[in-house]
Amino acid sequence: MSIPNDRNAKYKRILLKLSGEALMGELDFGIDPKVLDRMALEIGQLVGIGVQVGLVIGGGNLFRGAALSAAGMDRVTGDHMGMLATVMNGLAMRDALERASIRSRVMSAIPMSGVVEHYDRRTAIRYLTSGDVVIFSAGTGNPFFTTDSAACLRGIEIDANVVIKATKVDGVYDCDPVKHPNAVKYDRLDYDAVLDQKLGVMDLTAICLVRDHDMPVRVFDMTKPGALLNLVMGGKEGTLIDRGE
Ligand SMILES: Nc1ncnc2c1ncn2[C@@H]1O[C@H](COP(=O)(O)OP(=O)(O)OP(=O)(O)O)[C@@H](O)[C@H]1O
Ligand SMILES: O=c1ccn([C@@H]2O[C@H](COP(=O)(O)O)[C@@H](O)[C@H]2O)c(=O)[nH]1
Repeated sequence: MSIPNDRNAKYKRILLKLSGEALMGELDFGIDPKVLDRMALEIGQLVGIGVQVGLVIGGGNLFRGAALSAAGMDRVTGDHMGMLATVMNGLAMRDALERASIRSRVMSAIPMSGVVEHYDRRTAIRYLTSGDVVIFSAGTGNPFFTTDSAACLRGIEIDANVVIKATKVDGVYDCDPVKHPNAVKYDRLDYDAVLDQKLGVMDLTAICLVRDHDMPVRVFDMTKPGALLNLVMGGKEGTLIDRGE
């Protein structure tokens, strides 16, 4: 059964990428249940108006391969730990969604029988079409990538209308706004400008992928209540990255 899409929603199907680090809230490590519950409710609002939601959650609140490698661990082992961290975040998000009565599925790029389903594109699209939120976990399944690349890859595969990156800053700036308080925010950028200026809000592999497949990306502040719904209704939250005019 397919669900009706609200006439006023700008997008029918989205790929939402949530920063793992932002899930920590005020904590130093792990998941703040309050952040998780708030995100679950905001996602539920989208499902309620008939928007199909695919989710990719980062793992930076638990493990990142590059940081583990800098501390002396083998990089590939560290990346495997990072990907497993995204499965843990996915399970926590499914739990929060289900507590809010929002149907959801976790699929993993790495087979994990008995815990989550193995990723299969056609099955994922069937779930989305029937209104289930699909959480794509374990990144791309390969080391040396990030969940930004996984989000763009899955967004392209499921034929999403847009990849939405929910993060701790309210858009893309000319330099990192956390380190440079005078950084200037862009409302809109084309792919090549992000690549040429090496703007660090998303890794460059991910930007190349969306550029090659003409997939628009919107970066917005996930700590701003109501911003996600506003954006999906066509509001101008954050920064739009696309092929330009
Ligand atoms: N030019 C820029 N514009 C905006 N943010 C930037 C820029 N350069 C670097 N950043 C930084 O990028 C960060 C966004 O990435 P985010 O924290 O979402 O990380 P991630 O690695 O994608 O997610 P995760 O926490 O899941 O690993 C911002 O917090 C910001 O400090
Ligand atoms: O395709 C992928 C995606 C992720 N990883 C590893 O997981 C961590 C966490 O992801 P973030 O995007 O940094 O939140 C990442 O640092 C990698 O170590 C991966 O190997 N492959």
